[in-house]
Amino acid sequence: MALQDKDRIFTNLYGTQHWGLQAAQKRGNWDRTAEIIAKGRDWIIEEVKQSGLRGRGGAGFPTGLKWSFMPKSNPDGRPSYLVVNCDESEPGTCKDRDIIRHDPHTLVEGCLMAAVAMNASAGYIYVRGEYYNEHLILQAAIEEAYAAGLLGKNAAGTGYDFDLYVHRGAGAYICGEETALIESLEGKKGMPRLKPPFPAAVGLYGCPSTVNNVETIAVVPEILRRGATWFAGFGRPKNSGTKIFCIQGHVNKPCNVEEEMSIPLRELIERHAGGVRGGWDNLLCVIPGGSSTPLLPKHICDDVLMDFDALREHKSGLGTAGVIVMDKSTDLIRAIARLSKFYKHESCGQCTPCREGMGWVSRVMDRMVEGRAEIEEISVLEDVTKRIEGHTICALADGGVWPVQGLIRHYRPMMEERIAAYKARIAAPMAPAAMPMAAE
Ligand SMILES: NC(=O)c1ccc[n+]([C@@H]2O[C@H](COP(=O)([O-])OP(=O)(O)OC[C@H]3O[C@@H](n4cnc5c(N)ncnc54)[C@H](O)[C@@H]3O)[C@@H](O)[C@H]2O)c1
Ligand SMILES: Cc1cc2nc3c(=O)[nH]c(=O)nc-3n(C[C@H](O)[C@H](O)[C@H](O)COP(=O)(O)O)c2cc1C
Ligand code: SF4
Repeated sequence: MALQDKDRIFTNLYGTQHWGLQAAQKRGNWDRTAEIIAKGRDWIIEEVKQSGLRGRGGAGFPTGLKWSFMPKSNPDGRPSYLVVNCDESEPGTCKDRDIIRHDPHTLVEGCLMAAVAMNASAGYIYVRGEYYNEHLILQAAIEEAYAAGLLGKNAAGTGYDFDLYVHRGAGAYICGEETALIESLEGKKGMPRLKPPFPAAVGLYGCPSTVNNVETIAVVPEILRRGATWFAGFGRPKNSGTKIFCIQGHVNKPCNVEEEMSIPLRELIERHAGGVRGGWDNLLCVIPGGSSTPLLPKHICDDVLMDFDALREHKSGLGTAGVIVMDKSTDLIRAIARLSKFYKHESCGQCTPCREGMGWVSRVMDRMVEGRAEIEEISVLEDVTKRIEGHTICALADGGVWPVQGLIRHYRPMMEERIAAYKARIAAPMAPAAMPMAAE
């Protein structure tokens, strides 16, 4: 059964109503905020833990657990910070954009509640540079909240002081990685740090910090208002809640939609995106969780569920829930080669396996597109991706090689055929019409 309207958290995802404070309050935002916050930090963290909420930025780390790593007090004088990741740049993903564009108060209220839970005196929302219009709306929503006494001193009448700032990125994919984001916020080049230490120990300006995705924070007020059990009632155990899916590619009606976690992929596409162009049988494969996640061929898509654990069982992942649908007209090798180029381009260059490896992978993939390779090179390519995976400072390189691994895992025969066809073409005698004219 599809998620019912009464259970939607993002009731203005399509911008049918105004994003501003008055309209947001009519939709239920900022309702009983002080009463909820009065229940205290431990209650908030426990409730978020019980809800089963896992990070919506891609990695799916349990949110309540992450908040519990933050110090309860700051005896050494270091303040704690909340950092919200709105750098959203994963190809196939545009959900955070729509939250700040149409429903920014879900995020602003969530920031206050999260800040109380982690004892943060200030929050920074790092917005992807390309989201120019959206950052203006978010900034205006924050200003409205200040004017209404919902932020700043004694925010929302809670007795808690909390300031919230917007910071714009400058167009680098890597700045979405949480430690690169922190570096960039500090005014430095966006280059990832080694973890551990995790940000809760050493984060922004060396202070305890937690970085969370926009959607993760924006769902918190509704969880606290309606209760952990309500949220945990959607989806499968350990994969609970509602989730925004971004469905695009070869579908009849691309869209963003909030649905129940663990919905079957086929139902998601057919119910909300008008089905695959040319019908379900015209499906070739789907990238289920943004460009970093390995593709799934049609026979897996037939009945796979859209959640963290189900997709992991198939050696892929829910990631950002950016669902990229490809029908049989797709040159799949070319599509994956394009992704390799993207990751090569976005590498920050710190780690040799990523800097050099992704360049090598991208060049080999370009040859694979033409079939200008030896069949044995497919195994060499696979081997190199495995040597890159897990051997770098951050997960950009993993995300760069996983699509290639998925291609080889499921479509090796397609790559072999492409190579064989190329060899046949260059071995064939030239047709008379194509022969150079003999000198007269
Ligand atoms: N939203 C986007 O636009 C976008 C873009 C690229 C990649 N991604 C996603 O990013 C994901 C990878 O993110 P990552 O490298 O941050 O993953 P990660 O597993 O290193 O961390 C996930 C979160 O959990 C925390 N964490 C993990 N282990 C911890 C521990 N032992 N103690 C304390 N905190 C801990 C981290 O600090 C982080 O906040 C990929 O799965 C991909 O889907 C998203
Ligand atoms: C290369 C790279 C880019 C990332 N970009 C984003 C991003 O744009 N937005 C995001 O929320 N998380 C992004 N992440 C994941 C963050 O590092 C981090 O896991 C996330 O912000 C934590 O929030 P969550 O627990 O609420 O998901 C990225 C990770 C990597 C490796
Ligand atoms: S894996 Fe790539 S992007 Fe990440 S730190 Fe290393 S070089 Fe930079």
